Amino acid sequence: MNVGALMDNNFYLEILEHTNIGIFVLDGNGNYLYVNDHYCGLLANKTREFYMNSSIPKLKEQGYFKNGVWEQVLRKNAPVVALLTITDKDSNQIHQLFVSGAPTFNNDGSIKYIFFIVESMENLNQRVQAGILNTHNCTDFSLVTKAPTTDIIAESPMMKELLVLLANVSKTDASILIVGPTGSGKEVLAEYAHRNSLRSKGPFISVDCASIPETLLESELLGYEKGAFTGASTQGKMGLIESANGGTLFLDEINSMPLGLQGKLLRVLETRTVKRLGSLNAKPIDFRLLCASNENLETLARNGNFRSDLYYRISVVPIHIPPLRERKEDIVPLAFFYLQYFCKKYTRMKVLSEELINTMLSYDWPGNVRELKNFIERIVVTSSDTDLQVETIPKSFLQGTIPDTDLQVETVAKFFLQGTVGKNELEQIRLPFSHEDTFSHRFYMEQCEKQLIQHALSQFKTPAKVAEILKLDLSNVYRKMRKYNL
Ligand SMILES: Nc1ncnc2c1ncn2[C@@H]1O[C@H](COP(=O)(O)OP(=O)(O)OP(=O)(O)O)[C@@H](O)[C@H]1O
Repeated sequence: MNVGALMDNNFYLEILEHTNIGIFVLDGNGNYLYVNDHYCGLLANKTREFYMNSSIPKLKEQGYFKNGVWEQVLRKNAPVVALLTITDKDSNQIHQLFVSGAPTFNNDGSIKYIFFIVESMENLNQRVQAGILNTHNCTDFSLVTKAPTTDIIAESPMMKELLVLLANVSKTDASILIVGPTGSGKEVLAEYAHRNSLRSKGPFISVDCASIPETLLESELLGYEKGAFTGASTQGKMGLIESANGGTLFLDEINSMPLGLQGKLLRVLETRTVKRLGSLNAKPIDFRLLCASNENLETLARNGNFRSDLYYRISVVPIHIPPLRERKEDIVPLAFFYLQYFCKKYTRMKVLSEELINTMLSYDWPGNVRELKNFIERIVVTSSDTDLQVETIPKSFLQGTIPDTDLQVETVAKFFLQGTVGKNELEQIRLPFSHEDTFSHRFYMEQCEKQLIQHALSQFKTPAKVAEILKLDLSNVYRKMRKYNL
């Protein structure tokens, strides 16, 4: 190495400008003397001039942050490290930045310069994660260094293809039917279709047909005139279909819509008008319909549980989202995405160990992306370790790995549903009391309920039959299926 080159200022400048850590230098009064390129990119749309014409006191005055590191360095006359929360006034985004400031001194002991390095929490998390995986030669996970640019993670070829198809058909007004198991991202895709449509500036009205009691669904969708029925508001009410005028109406779990209401929906679609309950006037309405179902509507239609004319009307473009276990390439990117998301939300610093990643890859994820997201949130919140290893995570955190409790409650469920377990056997059940943090009366009862519904579903096949056998409302069965990722 040429020693002369090392002394050249351009050489140092080039290093400072090409590092992917924010660097800046202040004088003792908090005026900026230097900012590197990476630092300018930490907050949205900030140029070098923005900082060079400003100072820490000015930025504080403008409300960018309250307590900076600069004052602490002045006070202590020594290096300081802090995690700062900065509100970017212009983009309204909150950033968490690790800031280290170190002073240099004049001969008289006064501060000459303060040299800062700044790194965003996400960046730091990603670097540590990449480092850990690299140590274990996990070179496959190259995605760890890639910041997610959208809130839809789709790395598997299947999901990528699906997004391309959806983006194309979204530009038309064709009805799209999204079919996929619970928690696989049907609503996420519906929002994506709306964002990519010509109606993106209009409203996106999402209605979960399973969570609104059957008796209310009709008046919620169609709206009503004052005094239309006992208990109706005296003002009357605009229906959700009307609220979607100019935009998109997303009917989630349309499979749980009662047959009578299906007929009324078909009429709205065919006449492009909506008639509030108790009104004689049909109002013209202009909306695009997206529907989702976690059951095969064609089969339901064949068995007379769904109107086939409505099925053909709403499924001009059918989209099938595969379960997460059939698109394993999405598991790691989703896990990293949500790890960053929850680390930021809870101000934590966590990385996934290689072993935990392998466990996640071999797990079935019956609750799909929702289960994975909940799993990551739980481990971020509850684990005290930085490096998340399998053995530090309670077994119950991955659904399928609590054989003891599952076995016991499975026996109870079988007893009630099939009578295949003798009374003696039932009495001999040793309840799996445990001191684990996650174990409680509520946890155990939920496991029982889950097993009961799961067994009933495998025995009686349709949610409607399960509702009948267990004497529950159908919407309640759907709610529980969602809750337990069944
Ligand atoms: N590709 C994805 N990228 C990022 N997050 C996702 C993705 N798919 C799903 N999620 C997240 O998983 C959760 C469940 O997704 P969503 O509600 O869209 O599933 P769903 O199939 O509509 O579920 P349900 O059958 O219960 O209605 C949401 O929190 C969503 O943000």
